[in-house]
Parts: sequence; C-alpha cells; structure tokens
Amino acid sequence: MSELLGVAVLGAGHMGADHVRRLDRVVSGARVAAVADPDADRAKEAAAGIDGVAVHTTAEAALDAPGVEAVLIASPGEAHEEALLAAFARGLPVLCEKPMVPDSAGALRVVEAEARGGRRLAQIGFMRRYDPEYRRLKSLLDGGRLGRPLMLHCVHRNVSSPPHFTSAMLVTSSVSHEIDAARWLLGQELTAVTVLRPRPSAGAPAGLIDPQFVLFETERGALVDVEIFVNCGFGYEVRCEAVCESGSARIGEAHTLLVTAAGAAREEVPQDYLVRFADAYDRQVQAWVDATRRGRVTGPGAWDGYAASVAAEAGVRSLETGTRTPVVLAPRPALYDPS
Ligand SMILES: NC(=O)c1ccc[n+]([C@@H]2O[C@H](COP(=O)([O-])OP(=O)(O)OC[C@H]3O[C@@H](n4cnc5c(N)ncnc54)[C@H](O)[C@@H]3O)[C@@H](O)[C@H]2O)c1
Ligand SMILES: O[C@H]1[C@H](O)[C@@H](O)[C@H](O)[C@@H](O)[C@H]1O
Repeated sequence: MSELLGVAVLGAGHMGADHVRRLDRVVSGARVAAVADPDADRAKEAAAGIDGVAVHTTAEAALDAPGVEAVLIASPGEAHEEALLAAFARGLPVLCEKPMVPDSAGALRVVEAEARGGRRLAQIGFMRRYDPEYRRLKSLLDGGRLGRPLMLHCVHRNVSSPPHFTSAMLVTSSVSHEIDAARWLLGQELTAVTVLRPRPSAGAPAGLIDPQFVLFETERGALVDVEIFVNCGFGYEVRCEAVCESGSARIGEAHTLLVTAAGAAREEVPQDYLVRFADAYDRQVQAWVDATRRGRVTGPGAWDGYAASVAAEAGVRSLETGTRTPVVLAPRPALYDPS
C-alpha cells in the first residue's frame, strides 16, 4: 500500500463532491486517485485543483485507474450493487454510501459475493455511528446505568426533498439511517414494521406521501417510532430519545446557534445534513481510511447494509398495504459473526 491510500470516488454529486473535498483536504492518510461521474463536467469540477487525479465517465475506468487502492461509492443507490461487485472482483476495499443496495435481493447478492471472497471489504455510510452525540447515547445504553431500553422515539426532518424523491424513498433512503441506528443502539434485529400515513403536508410535492410515521418492533420487545418528514420546510432536525427502565436520554437538540440581539434570542437551525453531520462524515471517512490502511473493516458492514434494506423494503410494503409487515433476514454468513 502506498504512503497515501489512493481512493476512487464514484459519483460526484452532492455527497461525492463533498467526500472528494474531505479526502483531499480534511482526512489524513488518503488521496483522491480518480473521480468518475457520467456527467463529465461534474467529475471535472469535483476533481479541480487536485494533483494526479484521473477523471472518468464510467466507474469501471476509475476502478482501473493507476494508483487506485480503495473505492468510495457516492452514486445513486440503484448503481451501488454493480459498483460493489466490481470493487470486490478487484479486491478493493469500499466505503459505500447508504442505502447499500435499495432492494433486498440485490443487497443479499452483495453479502453473498463478499462472503464468497472470504474477506470483509465493504463499509456502509451509516455516518450516525460516528456522530459524537449518537456515540454518547450508545455508551450510556451499553453501560446499563438506565436499565434496559424499552423505546426509541426518533424524529427525522429535512427542509425539502430532491426532485426524484418517491414515497418509498422516505423509508429506503431516509429512514434507513434510523433502521441502522436502532439496530446499533439496541444491539437487536428489527422483526416487524408498520408504516402509517398522517394527513399529508400541503408543503410536500403533489403525490408524495410526506410525512410518514414508522413503527418498528425488535427481537427483544423494544419499540422504535420514527417521524419522517422530508419537506418540513423549516430545518434539518434529527433527534432520538431512548426510554429505558430507569431513565431516558435524548440527543439532537444541541445543534443550534443561539444568537441574542436587539432584545431577542434567536436559535439558528441547520438546514441540511452536510451541516448537521459534518463532524460525523469527517470521523467516518477518517476511521475508514485508518482501518483500510490496516487491512480491516471496523464500521458498519455489508450485513448491516443488507439488514437495513430488508427492513426498509418491508416498510415500503407496509406503506402500500397499510398492514404490519414482518422483517425476515436470510441466515447470516459466518464472515459477519461478531468478533
Ligand atoms: N449519508 C448521508 O447522509 C447521505 C446524504 C445524501 C446522500 N447520501 C447518499 O449518497 C448517494 C449519492 O447521493 P447524492 O445526494 O450525492 O446524489 P446526487 O444526485 O447529487 O449525485 C449522484 C451523482 O452520481 C452520478 N452517477 C449516476 N450514476 C453513476 C454511476 N453508475 N457511476 C458513477 N456516478 C454515477 C450522477 O451523475 C450524480 O452526479 C446516495 O446513495 C444517497 O442516498 C447519503
Ligand atoms: O440521502 C439523504 C441523507 O441520507 C440524509 O442524511 C437524510 O436526512 C435524507 O433524508 C436522505 O434523503
């Protein structure tokens, strides 16, 4: 491995361009070796000013570019399976943005391909596991001081959704974060999901079912509720309250800037995830680079990506049918046994 890990970034949109900047200027131990986007101008713009970077319009060409030793996938979810399998075929470690693969059959193919190779290569971009507030909550719950967790109440609000966003994506793209956070915080698999439709907001694009109210059940009887509202118009808000047998703990309310002026105090609310989770993305990518350089995967992996896809797909079915829907996972390959 070279002195600086050579990373190919696939997809140079909102997240991809931000990850290119992060790898180039924030994170230590890595460099951007290639950028690929079918939109050549976008790829060129993201790579501008970086020495020795190859710019391509296909993922395959970027993976085969000189000096590429690892891959960061930030293309749309539908392109992830092909990119992951191409990276595995070359033995390249990967950090893949969520959702790993939006449909569970494709996600299982990724798990099976990695398991066949006998070596963990993929980390999935569930960056909340690196957010300092989420980490404090996790340590508190693991420490057991509050007793067993009984419920998680989660709020996930976006100012607005991108034009391509569908009603299913509220679950597969947005709630995928709560699915992973709940599995990680509670150390339990989800077993069933029910998605309810509150009265639709007049602020949502026509036809989009927004907000939605999602209720997960877990294998040891905890309940997790999630308000997902992606066109709330007023702020990017992510909160989580854990209610345990002898206490509760809440995160997500400390991200405001309090400005006092002209006889009034005003709190500024972040408007998007790049602001709210800036620190988490930096920590996530640094941890991935460090682990990759040691030949390891230490973050959420392909099994976590698969489990999230299954729960989200069951959620979409529940949204369509209005009924409680079981979450059924395939047997977990030994490669993913906890170490
Ligand atoms: N972790 C987070 O909080 C977070 C936030 C936003 C987006 N995301 C995820 O990041 C990914 C990208 O989202 P985005 O908001 O940047 O989307 P985007 O639409 O802004 O960018 C996607 C880019 O990928 C390019 N692309 C399309 N097909 C490609 C392919 N086969 N190979 C390479 N590039 C391809 C597109 O031309 C576009 O430039 C998605 O999986 C999304 O869910 C994660
Ligand atoms: O892709 C984005 C991203 O994952 C954000 O973290 C989430 O808040 C949005 O709802 C989702 O659309």
